[in-house]
Amino acid sequence: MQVADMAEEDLYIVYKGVHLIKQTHTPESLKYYDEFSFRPEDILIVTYPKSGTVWMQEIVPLILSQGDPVVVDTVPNWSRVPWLESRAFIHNLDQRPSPRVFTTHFQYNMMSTGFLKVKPRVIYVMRNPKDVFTSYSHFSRMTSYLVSPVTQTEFLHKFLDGKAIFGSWFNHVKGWLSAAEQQHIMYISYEEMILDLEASVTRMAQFLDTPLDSEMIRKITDRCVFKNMKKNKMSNYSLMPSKMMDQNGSEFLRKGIAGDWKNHLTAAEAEYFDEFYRKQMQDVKYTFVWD
Ligand SMILES: Nc1ncnc2c1ncn2[C@@H]1O[C@H](COP(=O)(O)OS(=O)(=O)O)[C@@H](OP(=O)(O)O)[C@H]1O
Repeated sequence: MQVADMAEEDLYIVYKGVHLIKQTHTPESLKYYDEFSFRPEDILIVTYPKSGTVWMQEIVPLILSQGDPVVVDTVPNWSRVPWLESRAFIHNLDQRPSPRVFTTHFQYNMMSTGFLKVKPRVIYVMRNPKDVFTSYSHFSRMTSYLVSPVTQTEFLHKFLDGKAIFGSWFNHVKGWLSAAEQQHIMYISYEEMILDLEASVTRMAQFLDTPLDSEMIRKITDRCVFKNMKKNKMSNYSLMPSKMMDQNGSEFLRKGIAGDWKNHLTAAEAEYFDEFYRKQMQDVKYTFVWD
């Protein structure tokens, strides 16, 4: 059977109410995450998919290494900053020195009791959901482990209704925003990073208690701008077998801009999206850059 023909139930499982990829979120992986021993010095990058995860997997290690590029030039992003929910047990994480850096796409209400108790540092990255949707649509078509959208409208409903993998963008963002009081979280958006990457790196370095001089900040920023980062084979997924991720039609580091939804959604779809967004987010006090 061709992957394109595979049904959702062949590719996805439902875990704590959200769809996850069957191939990578095995029962063993999920148990490992649930029982994972966090350290207070750990750093967790949390994102809804397509919100800037890979970008952060480049920036945070460079901050911690004070701009030394060896780690980002030699270690693929998925092992440099592993996803805790996705076969992380292969990386011997308990052998890593602190501060360890991990990634997760999990919603706040999916986090383990160990996480809630230890309170490691979290950088939560948000992105305009219309751009998330746009990036996600392209990504779903290039990967063999995601259900390819049949039509854009069908995928739009799936996305808004929380049926895409990792669930509802709205629940994700609202859940993590609600954790501000209980956890040690820095909030940042993809759009802020696009607007002023140098200021964003500076803010992250301060949050991570890693003082960097302006020359180091400039060096890190320069490495992490889209056109430069795109060339790093340890970060652009060119090492991933093409039968899993086919980058011929659309690359993983695709456009790297804010507002590409304008080229993707029809006026009617954008209007429907905005109305849905208004209803879902009406009680949220946070000021988003895209608003
Ligand atoms: N350096 C840099 N600058 C600007 N934009 C960047 C950068 N690195 C990654 N990206 C863009 O982030 C989008 C991918 O998001 P994620 O890394 O979260 O994807 S994933 O969830 O890990 O699959 C995807 O967005 P789109 O281009 O809109 O598809 C990437 O291009």
